Amino acid sequence: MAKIAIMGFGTVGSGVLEVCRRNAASIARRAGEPVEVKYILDVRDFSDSPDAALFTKSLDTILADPEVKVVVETIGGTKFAYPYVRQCLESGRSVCTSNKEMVATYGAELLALAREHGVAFLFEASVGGGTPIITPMHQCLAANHISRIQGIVNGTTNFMLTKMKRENMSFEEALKIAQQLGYAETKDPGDDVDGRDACRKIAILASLACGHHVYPDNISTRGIRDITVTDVKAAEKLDSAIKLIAWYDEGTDSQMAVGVEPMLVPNSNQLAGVDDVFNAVLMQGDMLGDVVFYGKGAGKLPTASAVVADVIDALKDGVKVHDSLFWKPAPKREGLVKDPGTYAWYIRVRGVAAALLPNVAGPGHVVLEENGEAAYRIDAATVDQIEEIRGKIRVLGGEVALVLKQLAD
Ligand SMILES: NC(=O)C1=CN([C@@H]2O[C@H](COP(=O)(O)OP(=O)(O)OC[C@H]3O[C@@H](n4cnc5c(N)ncnc54)[C@H](OP(=O)(O)O)[C@@H]3O)[C@@H](O)[C@H]2O)C=CC1
Ligand SMILES: N[C@@H](CC=O)C(=O)O
Repeated sequence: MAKIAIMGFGTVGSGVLEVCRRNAASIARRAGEPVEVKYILDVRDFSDSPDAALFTKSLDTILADPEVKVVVETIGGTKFAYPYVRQCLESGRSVCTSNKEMVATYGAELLALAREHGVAFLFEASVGGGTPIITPMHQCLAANHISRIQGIVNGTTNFMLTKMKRENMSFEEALKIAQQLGYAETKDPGDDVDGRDACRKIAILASLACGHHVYPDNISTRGIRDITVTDVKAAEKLDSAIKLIAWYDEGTDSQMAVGVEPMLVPNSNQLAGVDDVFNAVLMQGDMLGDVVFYGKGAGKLPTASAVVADVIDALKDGVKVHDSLFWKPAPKREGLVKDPGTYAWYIRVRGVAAALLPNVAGPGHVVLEENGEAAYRIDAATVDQIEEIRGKIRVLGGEVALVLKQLAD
């Protein structure tokens, strides 16, 4: 019988207990032995719970018990989770976590610490929730060089954009439902809507792709707050959808580019059809070509299923898993990584007549004009040229309210 502990009994942690119990037989078959949750660490009071006997308020209880071989971390954030996880790894326990903030910030260090202590540090649920992405990436795609990643990696914002499009729902109402469904970050849903959660996830995937730590602080990140129903309507007129896209491009001469931003995604691109809480990540391998991972990106049981799969791997393979799941520490760069690409763009402008836009913004066409605003699609421009256009519109007394790159087909 393998004994495990859960730290943090919220949405995901409680899901881990439920998955372990509901699928006990198949988990035992795959792990090679039954898996039992022996302790649950949480700051909240669970004295009325039928599982009250499992709860502890002290990490020392877990660390003092030699029977506990694997610890699940589902507290979130870094303040407590990071020192707790370090202590668990240092004590010779494997750790399985859904905490992308911790992995994106301290991943290289914790991977090295796990190796040093001969244990596993696994984080499948940290990207894509229940959708398998990290394990296939480092195992099934191990023979590929991954040069490009594009994905929808935040379930909350994708759910919100879907509600805004299909039901004309307001931003606030859509966010409230995402919170009720357990999709949004509990500490700060701003992490979802302002793109920080997606930024952490692409930092993890980029680190795994390039083999050294990529820091969230160096990734240009923009969320969905500025998207209005006008933009959603304009996107439809352009046979496109607006999606929050996290992307990585290895570039040439080590000039890696990486970012998180809402983009105009043509309906011909498979990411345009990814709706609700679903995530999809497209990767380009040099041998395989394109591959897409698709599934539920958030929620109690989908996310817990990925954590429990890691528990099984930790019990079966231990530190051996880090032969392929690893990246090196790297110094933090100064400033944001630049995007040198040329794209088609969508801009929404206030206070300047649509008729003036071809002269100011270059070749393209007006998508719509209403309520003192004009939406315009620019055929081709770089990030620097967009900044010049922004300046010209300001000189005319107007303002660029939104810019979106168009994702290629
Ligand atoms: N929800 C989801 O769909 C997904 C979440 N994740 C990630 O999983 C992690 C957990 O998320 P989620 O379950 O939603 O979060 P919750 O807030 O629902 O759960 C966290 C639990 O940990 C408790 N806690 C806080 N501090 C401590 C502490 N010092 N010691 C012990 N327990 C503590 C919290 O109590 P209190 O409420 O009092 O603070 C709460 O019960 C996060 O990193 C999140 O980003 C990843 C994928 C999907
Ligand atoms: N808040 C996150 C939860 C999963 O990582 C999301 O919405 O994707």
